[in-house]
Amino acid sequence: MSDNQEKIAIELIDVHKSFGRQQVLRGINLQVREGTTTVIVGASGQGKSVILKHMLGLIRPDRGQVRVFGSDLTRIGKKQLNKIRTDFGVLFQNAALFDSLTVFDNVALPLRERTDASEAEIRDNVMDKLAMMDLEGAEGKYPAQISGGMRKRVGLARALVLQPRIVFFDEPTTGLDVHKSNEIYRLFHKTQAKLKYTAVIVSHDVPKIFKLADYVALLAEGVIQGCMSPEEFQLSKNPLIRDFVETTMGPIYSSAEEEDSVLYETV
Ligand SMILES: Nc1ncnc2c1ncn2[C@@H]1O[C@H](COP(=O)(O)OP(=O)(O)OP(=O)(O)O)[C@@H](O)[C@H]1O
Repeated sequence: MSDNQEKIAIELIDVHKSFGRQQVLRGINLQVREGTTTVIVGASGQGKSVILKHMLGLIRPDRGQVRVFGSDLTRIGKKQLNKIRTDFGVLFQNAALFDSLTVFDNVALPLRERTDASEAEIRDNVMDKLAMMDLEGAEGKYPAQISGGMRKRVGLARALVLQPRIVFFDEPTTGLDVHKSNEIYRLFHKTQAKLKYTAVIVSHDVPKIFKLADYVALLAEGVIQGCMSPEEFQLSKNPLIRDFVETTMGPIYSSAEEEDSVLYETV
């Protein structure tokens, strides 16, 4: 956790969103502190990805504010939104690589599209990110020629190439075996320590993801039921958080001593 944790990178205030008659978000209030890792958890279909899309400015709420570094994304023009987005990096479930581009060109794409960097600068930056992801030697390969784990690492390299202030991860380890997931988590940890970005992660990988989290937020019934440290989360008295913890981590016990032992065995 960094020492600038008091600054708020993202703030959602009373965000509502419906699709047709389906009310998905019913008044989301959430603060993401700069330099920290906030993990959003919750059952399937609750609206976690919809929250990420609001933070990215991809969809507008029906009501409420989405503030990023103080600017309300719901009230700014396209130009200003695009400028704010240059501070974002994104790693989605499928890594979303272009099959027709080499690993190098996939990672270089945001630099070519969004900056005036020279080819020499692009080369230095891309090779630096590939080295950080243990992908030296893979730059000339195409996505179809590398493994699923490597594709995710290329996606992470691309997400980091613009030196983003905030990186969004939507299920970053989906489809990977335990070994490859651990590798992604290790690289996440290493790059965040080095580049000091704010991370927002949507994940089902509980309790493992708690090891990386500064804050865990549960989305249930259209609202954030609580956003707190993983330790507090596991001991929360909120019935929906308790339910989530029991479902994903096994039963929790009533005495404080037993609760402590569950906490330290699982985290
Ligand atoms: N563009 C859209 N149009 C209509 N419905 C949508 C749209 N986007 C999301 N939804 C609906 O909103 C609900 C929440 O979807 P979302 O993908 O955010 O859930 P989630 O919590 O991320 O689920 P999972 O953990 O399974 O990925 C779902 O019922 C989904 O069908």
